[in-house]
Amino acid sequence: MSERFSFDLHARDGKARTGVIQTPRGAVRTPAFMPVGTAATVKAMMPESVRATGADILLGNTYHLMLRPTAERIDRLGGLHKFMNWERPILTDSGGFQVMSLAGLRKLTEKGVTFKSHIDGSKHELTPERSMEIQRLLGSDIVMCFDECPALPADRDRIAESMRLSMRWAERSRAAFGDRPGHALFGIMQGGLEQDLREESAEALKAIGFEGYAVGGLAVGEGQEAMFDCLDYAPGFLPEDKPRYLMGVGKPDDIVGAVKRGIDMMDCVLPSRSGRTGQVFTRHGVLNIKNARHIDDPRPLDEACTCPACRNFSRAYLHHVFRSQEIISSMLLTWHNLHYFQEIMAGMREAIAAGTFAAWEADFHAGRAQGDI
Ligand SMILES: Cc1ccc(CCc2c3nc[nH]c3cc3c(=O)[nH]c(N)nc23)cc1
Repeated sequence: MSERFSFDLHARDGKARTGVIQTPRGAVRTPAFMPVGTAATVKAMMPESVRATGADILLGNTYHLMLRPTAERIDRLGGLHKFMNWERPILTDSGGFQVMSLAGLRKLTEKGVTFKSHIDGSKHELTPERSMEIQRLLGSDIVMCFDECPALPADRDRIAESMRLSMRWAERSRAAFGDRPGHALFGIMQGGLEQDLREESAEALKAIGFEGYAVGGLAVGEGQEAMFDCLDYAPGFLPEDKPRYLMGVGKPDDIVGAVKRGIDMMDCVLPSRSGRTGQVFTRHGVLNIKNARHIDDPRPLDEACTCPACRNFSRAYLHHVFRSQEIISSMLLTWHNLHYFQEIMAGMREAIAAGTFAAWEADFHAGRAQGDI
């Protein structure tokens, strides 16, 4: 364990990179996929199971935890790591994104956002300063700047105005974060799909200086083509020697395309949320276990998968427990999906280190082209 936060780049293959983020709570191998543990739990998973899938770090959420059970209560109980029994690194989002997508009656000013809780209607305020305080109380290892992510589609002026507000909030976040060795503050690039605004945002963040940089404002409905067009230039505006985190991405092919374009870290609710709806990701493509065609199928989800769902259960069984709404259905399908997402990350790390990323990517896409799996 290191006492400090650092990022070591081990190899590159084209724009793709592989390395390690060292933190006092453990190392994070990049490219990294970060499971989402919004309310202090990765739904349907024990923490040791999340680790068993290969995860080095998981995500917590300022918005949800400030409302319930509150950051002050988690702090009194020893912090989020102890509270949720996950002693490895935790990254927390700053809360602004969830306020705009979840909270009621929101008011946005230069100071921050006031809103009503979607849980009990109580009034709350989030500012850069309050977000930094909440993330400090939670004890997260990687703290995100308080930003505003504009809903798309939005006109250029709105995007520019929003980005510039987020840059002023990034300044205030940095000032409020203070000097916290071993902890990192990441800036969040905004600017929508406008190349010049993305560059302006990156320049503003670099002038402030952060331990890592996120590409925000994507995975908000723009579609994969527009996202990749933006990722063809946006990561390159960020420092080479610092981690680059693409927020909220994504499906397996989004993840591969993002790593190919220079992204080091990603998060998405997809593997866990879709597991609860019966959607299963495999190397041969996607299937939904609720489909009647699985009712008598003795095969595992994926013959080549080593997760507990694939080692010990048939599709017929998984179909049965999903249809019966048994709790084990969410457990097994979530575990499988997270395991598969981590397998993609491990494959890419290895391929980048070996200089064979292009071949790995071709094999990844070929395997998924099959029909009914
Ligand atoms: C627990 C948790 C859930 C979700 C997130 C990421 C949430 C998220 C986005 N998700 C999709 N697109 C996103 C864009 C942004 C963004 O621009 N800024 C911030 N702060 N978060 C984003 C972080 C933590």
